[in-house]
Amino acid sequence: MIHQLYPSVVHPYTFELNKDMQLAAAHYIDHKEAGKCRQLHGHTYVINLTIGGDELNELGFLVDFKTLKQTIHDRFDHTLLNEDEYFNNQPPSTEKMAETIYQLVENQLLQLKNKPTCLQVFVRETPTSYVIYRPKEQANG
Ligand SMILES: Nc1nc2c(c(=O)[nH]1)N=C([C@H](O)[C@H](O)COP(=O)(O)OP(=O)(O)OP(=O)(O)O)CN2
Ligand SMILES: [Zn+2]
Repeated sequence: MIHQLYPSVVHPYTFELNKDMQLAAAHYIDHKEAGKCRQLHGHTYVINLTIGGDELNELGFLVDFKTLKQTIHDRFDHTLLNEDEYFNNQPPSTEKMAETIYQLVENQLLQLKNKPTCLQVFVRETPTSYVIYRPKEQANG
């Protein structure tokens, strides 16, 4: 089980939800400067999503934990990341993985009436390497 503390996000929301998940995936970085990462290899990715919002839905959820897992885990677990359409034109680096996960989750959340939003995506690729993606604050109106 994952029981890790993650860097916290400062935000104005009443509710903050965190979802941990783990997935196994393979990738390679197709660039002459990528060294050993040019070779096909695999990782157990450890991912944490931080979601904020002020309104709950009729179930009392900000967003169903299961929906978040399905959106990310079902898409990438036991896959070759390079074959995913998101990585047709960009390398499946930890940074790009974190940004892609943000986009997938935020697109999902935009469909919800209670309007939660993704505040942070944490992606650990190896025991010694991780990336955090936080969206820039949107300018008001
Ligand atoms: N900024 C980034 N640097 C590297 C990435 C990346 O996604 N973003 N990826 C890799 C490789 O894919 C590799 O899987 C991970 O590299 P690294 O952390 O160096 O792996 P090690 O297990 O060898 O780390 P040690 O701390 O030296 O044991 C490379 N760089
Ligand atoms: Zn790698």
